[in-house]
This record gives sequence, C-alpha cells and structure tokens, in this order.
Amino acid sequence: MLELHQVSVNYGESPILRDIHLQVPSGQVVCLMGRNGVGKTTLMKSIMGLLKLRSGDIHFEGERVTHWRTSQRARAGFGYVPQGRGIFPYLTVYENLLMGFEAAENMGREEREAALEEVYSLFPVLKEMRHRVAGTLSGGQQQQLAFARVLIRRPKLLLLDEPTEGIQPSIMLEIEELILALRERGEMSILLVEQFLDFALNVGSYFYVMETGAIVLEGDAGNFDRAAAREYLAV
Ligand SMILES: Nc1ncnc2c1ncn2[C@@H]1O[C@H](COP(=O)(O)OP(=O)(O)OP(=O)(O)O)[C@@H](O)[C@H]1O
Repeated sequence: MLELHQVSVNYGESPILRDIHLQVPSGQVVCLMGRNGVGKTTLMKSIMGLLKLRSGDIHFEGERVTHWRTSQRARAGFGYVPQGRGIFPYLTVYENLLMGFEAAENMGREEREAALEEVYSLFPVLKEMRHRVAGTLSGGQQQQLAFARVLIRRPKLLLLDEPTEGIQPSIMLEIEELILALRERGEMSILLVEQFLDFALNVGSYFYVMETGAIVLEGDAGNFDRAAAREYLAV
C-alpha cells in the first residue's frame, strides 16, 4: 500500500501540489486524472523521489519513505514508466531490457532469465525484435518496451504516466488488456495517470481527479461521479 499524506510540492517559489492525500491499496489499479498541467507528472516524480516535498509524507508498506532516494525506492519495489517512455533509442530492445535490471542487485542470474522470458511472453513482439535498435520501433512497441523494462524487475508498485499518449487505438487496447492482466494477478499496486476517462474506468478500481495541484474528486467504481469527472477533464 502506498499512502500520501498532505503532500505539497513547489517548483522554486511556485506551489504546484497542495495537500495531496492519495492511497494505492495493494494489488489495485488507481487512476489519477486531470487536464494538462494540473500537476500529475509532478506527483509521479515526487512519489519516485525525483522531486522533494515541501511538506507532507509518503509511506510505502508501512515505512516512511518521504526522504528516501530514488534508488532506494527502486530497490524497495517502485517502478516508474515515465511519460514519453524514456527508452534508450540507440540501444537494442534486448539492451534496453537489461537496463531494467539496474538497481536489482537482489535478483540472481536464474531469476533474471526467468523475468526476461516472462516479459517476452507478455510482449512477444519484443522477443521478435530483440536485436532491433529501439528507436526504430513504432510508438506502441516503444511503449511496450518501456513497460517491459520496468516489469522485468517485478516491481511492487508500478507508476504509469499516460501510457496511452500518442498511441493508436489498437495498441491502446493491448495496453488496457495488459493492465487488466496485471490487476488480475494482484501482485502489484498500480498508479496510472490517464487523460482518457473511459480508459481509466475500464482498468481502474479507484479514481482521483486533480485540478491545479489539488485533488477535487475521488471515488471507487461504485460511487465515482463520472459526470463531474467529465466536466473537470473537458478542455
Ligand atoms: N521543471 C519545472 N519547473 C517549473 N515549473 C514546472 C516544471 N515542470 C512542470 N512545471 C509546471 O508545473 C505544473 C504542473 O506540471 P505537470 O507536468 O506536473 O502537469 P501534468 O498534469 O502532468 O500535465 P501533462 O498532462 O501536460 O503532463 C505546470 O504548470 C507546469 O508548467
């Protein structure tokens, strides 16, 4: 379980996040929505330890991780698929996957080989293209690679920043199926930043909407006010 209590973050003097309360229970998919620029990526970076909090606390599995370095969080099982994917375009698919083992000193050779085979079975196209330079893959394939590179470390918490951005509908469906499959397994908690409400509703179990740095709406599948969410997300 990931818990944020009264998290506030500034860029310089500008307050960006204000008093964020948020929970991602174990094994669930929680969706964070909001228009461009409301602070979703800032929140993901803060959870990952890439930005310092001005105030507030972050707990993971009962431990206070507020001041942990990013590498410590990665070792504790935080996996981050950033917006824009962040793959290495000049390395091959296989080399990109190996980069995923960085900060995974605890995984022995056999476990790594098993994890590699597991991601190849989740993403057969990556196995086919393992010797290709990643920059030559389609947008959807690069997104799968970004996912796979993080999944290979078997994270306990998966942070996904807009995986559907700039992706064609057929691949969106594949990503939806993948998230649902991970949810079904129930081995990891997922925090998904998403702009498409329908996509979020299909995969999520709990929903938050942000507006200018604060949570303005939340609820589970049963009581989430979809009409209000649509209003907040309308451009
Ligand atoms: N490095 C930075 N320095 C100063 N301000 C920043 C920086 N990065 C983002 N901001 C500002 O912080 C606010 C929140 O940005 P953020 O990227 O978190 O929003 P977002 O909801 O993820 O939007 P998007 O969907 O466009 O990625 C915006 O007003 C943005 O201009």
